[in-house]
Amino acid sequence: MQDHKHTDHDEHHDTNHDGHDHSHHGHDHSHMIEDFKKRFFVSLLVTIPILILSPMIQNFLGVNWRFTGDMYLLFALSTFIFFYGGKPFLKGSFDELKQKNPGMMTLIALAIVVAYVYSSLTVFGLPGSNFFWELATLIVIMLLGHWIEMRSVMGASNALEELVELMPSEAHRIDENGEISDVQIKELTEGDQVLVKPGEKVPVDGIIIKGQSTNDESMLTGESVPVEKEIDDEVIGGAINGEGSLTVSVMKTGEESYLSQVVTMVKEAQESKSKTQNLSNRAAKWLFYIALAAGIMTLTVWLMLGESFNYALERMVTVMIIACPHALGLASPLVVARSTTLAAKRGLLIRNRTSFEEARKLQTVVFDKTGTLTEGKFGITNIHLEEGFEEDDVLMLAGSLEGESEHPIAQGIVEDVKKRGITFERPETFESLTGQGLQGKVKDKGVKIVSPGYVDEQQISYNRDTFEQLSSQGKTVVFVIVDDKLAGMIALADKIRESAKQAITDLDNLSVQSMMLTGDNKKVAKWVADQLGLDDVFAEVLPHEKADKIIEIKEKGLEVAMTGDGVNDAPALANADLGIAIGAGTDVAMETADVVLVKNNPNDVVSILSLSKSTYRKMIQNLWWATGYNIVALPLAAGILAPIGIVLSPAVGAMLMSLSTVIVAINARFLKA
Ligand SMILES: Nc1ncnc2c1ncn2[C@@H]1O[C@H](COP(=O)(O)OP(=O)(O)OP(=O)(O)O)[C@@H](O)[C@H]1O
Ligand SMILES: [Cu+]
Repeated sequence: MQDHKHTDHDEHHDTNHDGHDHSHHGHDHSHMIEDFKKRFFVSLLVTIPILILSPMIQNFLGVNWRFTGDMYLLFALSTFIFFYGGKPFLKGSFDELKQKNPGMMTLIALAIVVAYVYSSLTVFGLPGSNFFWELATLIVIMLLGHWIEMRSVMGASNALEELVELMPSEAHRIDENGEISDVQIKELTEGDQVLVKPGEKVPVDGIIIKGQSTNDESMLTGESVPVEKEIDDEVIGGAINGEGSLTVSVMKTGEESYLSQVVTMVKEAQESKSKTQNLSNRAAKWLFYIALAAGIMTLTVWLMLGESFNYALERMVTVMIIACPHALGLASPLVVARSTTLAAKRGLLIRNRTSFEEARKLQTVVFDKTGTLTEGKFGITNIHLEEGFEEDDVLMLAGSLEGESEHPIAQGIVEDVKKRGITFERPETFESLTGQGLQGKVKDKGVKIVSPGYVDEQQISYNRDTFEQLSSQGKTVVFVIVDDKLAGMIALADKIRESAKQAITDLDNLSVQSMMLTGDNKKVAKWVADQLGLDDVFAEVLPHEKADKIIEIKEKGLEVAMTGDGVNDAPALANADLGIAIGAGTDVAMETADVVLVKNNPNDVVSILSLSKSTYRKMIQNLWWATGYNIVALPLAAGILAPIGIVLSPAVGAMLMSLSTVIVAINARFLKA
């Protein structure tokens, strides 16, 4: 576990600096921070004699402490600072150039190399005066800036580490003879039994086999109230156990555990670069060339205006330092890191950043009915039989056949028939009629359980009044056909999710339309739509037509999200601008979706929308902070206000650069869900 954590940390860190090529950040974060800190203090110490030795400073103080060979001592001390304090920047620039990707490190390196080489040459005979003291203060400030900046960056991005920290490392294993021993999580295997004491962190994903309690899963799913847990309920590793003691049978540990998968997903999402991010990366790259050009131009212009080479060079160095596209490179990655983790903690797993960021533009949200707007838990309410059929016989045949199906309707029928104490037969054959039902052979009888649509298609006659009456009450009706003769209809009721109503009201307030897409009958669909106040309904849609419907809506020029849970929703999820899978659904749905909702709560669609909006707002804000700073600071550094006496020294430039980065980091931290 410990090792695992360590690598997480590294990878995560690199991720945040994608495109920024902060090569000097490539190692362990806290180690780097320590390194900058040490280099800062040592350089600061060496800067003091440099200041004292500098003729310019002595001049300024009105003293004369010159002695023979003092310039050589100054040169020696400055050389030390240049190599020791400047090393992270020189090395960083070397890495950037090796990757043919010059950026901020190259700019800084260029600036200090120019300052150092020029000053050294003056010591050895070149006419002009050195500015070693400025080189030294520049390096000191730069080290300080990067040190502070790394700390704030870490603050903004370590939300993922917070998730990783939730991972438990030890468990109390109950051995076969009933003895309890404390073991590392990685020693556990599926089927092991562990004890979770009150107030402890649940160590693994598993099923409760003894005891009852409540679990606080808020850090994992965002569920704010503790969840009641009893025998046969599942627990999630990382949740906090309440007042009861639990015996849990281990299902998943390590990489396979829920928390581990969330962490992986968050990491992947943070790595997947969105358009906004690419934009700022490209801008940062351009800024390198702009800075270089501005630097050279500054030098030329001041020389042409008759200023000394000294003065002109100093201006050029300041320009290059200030133009360092530091803040710009961090502006959006920091927000991304923050929002992805924030989302994960509330049970919104973002798998595709680009779609997530585009979600702010959504105009329409399409919901699948069964399992999304409703709970997908059917119960039989009415059975209407045709002449000559016995209820128990029909239910036996229906239950036996449905035993082979995964459909929520099937599960409802099987469960209710079982409750009546009827025993099933294994069907001899079985075949599903996609989106219409299924057929097979049970006890030598040909049995079909099908939708009203199928019955109409086959022109089989049935009692329309009963059917209309049941379906207008929102009940889903299926028909049982035995040996090509209609045996009867079974009506099933599903519950509408309370949260669905809230979701649709909230979406309406945001001027987003809600629509429903279902394979179920039109009457049932209408009933559900009326209950929820939906804007539009598409019923009796066959699975392959679901995607077509989404495309149709898109063609009208609407930004559309699709929310669903089933295998048959997957193509629609893939085609929508934003595919949202409801967590308890199938793996296929989750894999095609852009966002997964862990809590099965349609209201989380609204959360996605608002988080997407606030994330985007933060990004734009940060980009403005970062570029705005450059727009103001560059001309200042070039010396545009020199005529009225305002000139920035390279060190002040370095301070401003760090300040803008710190602002951007702090701003990202203030992102709220
Ligand atoms: N296993 C099954 N048993 C009985 N009827 C079924 C079964 N599978 C499908 N059907 C019939 O086919 C219809 C369409 O099924 P489909 O799975 O496409 O959509 P759905 O689950 O009803 O709704 P939604 O699209 O909202 O999830 C059902 O309403 C039902 O009438
Ligand atoms: Cu920088």
